[in-house]
Amino acid sequence: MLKIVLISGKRKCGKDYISERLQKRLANRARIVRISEPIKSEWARKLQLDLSALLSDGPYKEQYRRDMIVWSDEMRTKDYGYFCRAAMAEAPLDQTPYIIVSDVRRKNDIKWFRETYGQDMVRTVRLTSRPETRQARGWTFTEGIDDVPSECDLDDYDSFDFVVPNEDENDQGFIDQLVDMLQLK
Ligand SMILES: Nc1ncnc2c1ncn2[C@@H]1O[C@H](COP(=O)(O)OP(=O)(O)OP(=O)(O)O)[C@@H](O)[C@H]1O
Repeated sequence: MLKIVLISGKRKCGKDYISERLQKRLANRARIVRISEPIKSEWARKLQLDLSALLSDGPYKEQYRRDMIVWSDEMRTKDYGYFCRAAMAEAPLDQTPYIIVSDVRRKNDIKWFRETYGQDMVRTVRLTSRPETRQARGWTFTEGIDDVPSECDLDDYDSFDFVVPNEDENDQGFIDQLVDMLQLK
């Protein structure tokens, strides 16, 4: 049965890392979807920016990031599923049985997926890492990034299906356990 795994976690908790390892383990049965992709591509198109520059860490990124957040918040106020829907439009459900959404940031993202696909199809995973671990991976607290809704909205969410600590180098057994736990068989 088709399953959609929603991965969330604070910055540098390993959302991309775990999503990619899961995807690799599931090979052509899984696909990674990022809600941030349509946000960035639509914003770039709107401003006729160079998308690759926007996605990289170059000067464009900081310059336009704040404006992009304001615009995307406005879009979400009008339609909270707007970017989730756009991201999923790129992942035809008949092509892969498992979808891993690697950057879930808001309660409304989870709400949209649950409403759209039903409780049975959706699994939510919250990755956690200690601040020291995140720092060792390159995180430093940054005002305007770490204290805004895109980073904090899920801090008080208490209905994750699974809360998974991601502290250390994890071996293949860890990923196999995740696959079992999520029943991605
Ligand atoms: N269990 C782990 N073992 C080894 N390295 C890890 C582990 N988890 C994450 N990392 C490394 O930590 C760094 C941050 O991880 P990643 O980019 O996946 O975090 P993220 O939650 O997606 O961050 P952001 O929200 O900033 O995009 C990466 O270099 C990644 O390879």
